[in-house]
Amino acid sequence: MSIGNEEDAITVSGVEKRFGWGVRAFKALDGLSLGVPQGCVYGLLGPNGAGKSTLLRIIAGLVRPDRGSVSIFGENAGRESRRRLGMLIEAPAFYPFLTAREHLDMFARMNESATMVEPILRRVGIGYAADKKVAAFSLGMKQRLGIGCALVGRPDAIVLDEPTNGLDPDGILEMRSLIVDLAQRDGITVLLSSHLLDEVERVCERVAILRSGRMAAHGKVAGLLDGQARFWINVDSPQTVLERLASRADAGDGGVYVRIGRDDAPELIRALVNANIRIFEAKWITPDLESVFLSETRREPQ
Ligand SMILES: Nc1ncnc2c1ncn2[C@@H]1O[C@H](COP(=O)(O)OP(=O)(O)OP(=O)(O)O)[C@@H](O)[C@H]1O
Repeated sequence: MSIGNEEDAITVSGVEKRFGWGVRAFKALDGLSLGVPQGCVYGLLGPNGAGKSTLLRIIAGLVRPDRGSVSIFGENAGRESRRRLGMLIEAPAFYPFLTAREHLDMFARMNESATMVEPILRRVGIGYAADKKVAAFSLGMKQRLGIGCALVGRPDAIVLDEPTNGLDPDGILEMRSLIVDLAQRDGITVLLSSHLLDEVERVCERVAILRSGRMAAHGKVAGLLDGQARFWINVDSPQTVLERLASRADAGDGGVYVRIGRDDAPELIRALVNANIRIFEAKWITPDLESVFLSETRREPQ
């Protein structure tokens, strides 16, 4: 399956990864393919153990896949192409007695980068704490510093594993605006994993839902939600409608849910009115990402 194209910042093609050997071998990723378009905020979702972190580690070059390939801005993933990636993969480990500025200076030296750290400190919103020791930082400040470290090499894309993990609601809000800003203001592509579905729904333009190392669903968030939208009608004689529409309709929530495409709704309403059925209410009910996630991750594997 090929999903990526030339416009992608990151393309993953048929990646497989097993852990362990023989009968105890376990496939964490099972032929996974996806493409992260440039400039997009792309969310990776999936239940525990679905393979999200393994995939991000493979993209970051921390784990080697058994099969398949990764490319970054059209180049095979390697030392050179990964220079265009910033990463916050594991919980960032900082030296408690170094300041934020000293950490960024150290990262810049390690990266052989001449990046000025001052703008980065301001960019991630910890300019006011630049000379504070990290020991005194809150988790949110550490996450911001972690993103600052990822920005040192002036990346075109960043990969963030659970960037809102452990943050309080204010910290989540701040992280959300930082991520959106990085994409919209700086044009940086963001690939992130998260367990917070409403967060992903707000921040990400596209998502991939993984299940047992495979792709369960992917696409634009709006499209995924719309694809599972259901048409609901409240009528005077639901039984007549259920009989008329047979396998296309189910009773629910005091009315009838009908499986039709958006374009077919006017025709359905016309047909029901012509059949002397009185319609009190008719509306499209769009699920939230949580409902899509649950239906895609609970479905029997094909
Ligand atoms: N180094 C490893 N050795 C053995 N098994 C591993 C290793 N890394 C991951 N796994 C297994 O691979 C599977 C996928 O793990 P992974 O951490 O990628 O999932 P995840 O989707 O990130 O889960 P979570 O949401 O819990 O972080 C899990 O069953 C995990 O136990």
